[in-house]
Amino acid sequence: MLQVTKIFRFEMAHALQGHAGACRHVHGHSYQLHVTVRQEREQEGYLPGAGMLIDFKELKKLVKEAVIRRLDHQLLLSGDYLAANPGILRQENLLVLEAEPSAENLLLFVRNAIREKLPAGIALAKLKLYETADSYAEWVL
Ligand SMILES: Nc1nc2c(c(=O)[nH]1)N=C([C@H](O)[C@H](O)COP(=O)(O)OP(=O)(O)OP(=O)(O)O)CN2
Ligand SMILES: [Zn+2]
Repeated sequence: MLQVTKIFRFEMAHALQGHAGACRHVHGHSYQLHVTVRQEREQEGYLPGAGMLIDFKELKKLVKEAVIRRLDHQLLLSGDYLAANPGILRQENLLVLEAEPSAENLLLFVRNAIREKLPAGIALAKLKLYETADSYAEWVL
């Protein structure tokens, strides 16, 4: 199956309520997100027109609007975290998630946000979210 991937970077802070270690405190990551899309239906011949599944530029615009602009330089926390630490509600760049903002849950947020925006005939195939250089979560169709 034909697939194309675009890589994005963004900076975000988070804290994991209930984590036994240091990750329960607010801290930041330089995230790297790999977005892979594929044809909804496999085709035998070459691609028509400019020969693109989706223009990398279009994929970039779509993901930037759906995800990167919403997360970059934000502080992402759960409702549970805020209930336990109400003082942080004054943060200007606060974004609230209905679950703990682990790499896994963040990836589910990203999956839903991108799916809503994909053009007809294109499906999300794979997402990889690096929290650090050697830790990543992956979602595969
Ligand atoms: N399954 C998950 N485990 C952890 C997550 C997560 O999102 N999913 N998140 C964290 C922390 O937020 C943070 O990312 C720390 O991750 P870690 O790989 O442990 O980071 P370090 O590079 O500091 O770890 P080393 O011990 O230096 O390898 C924790 N776990
Ligand atoms: Zn973290």
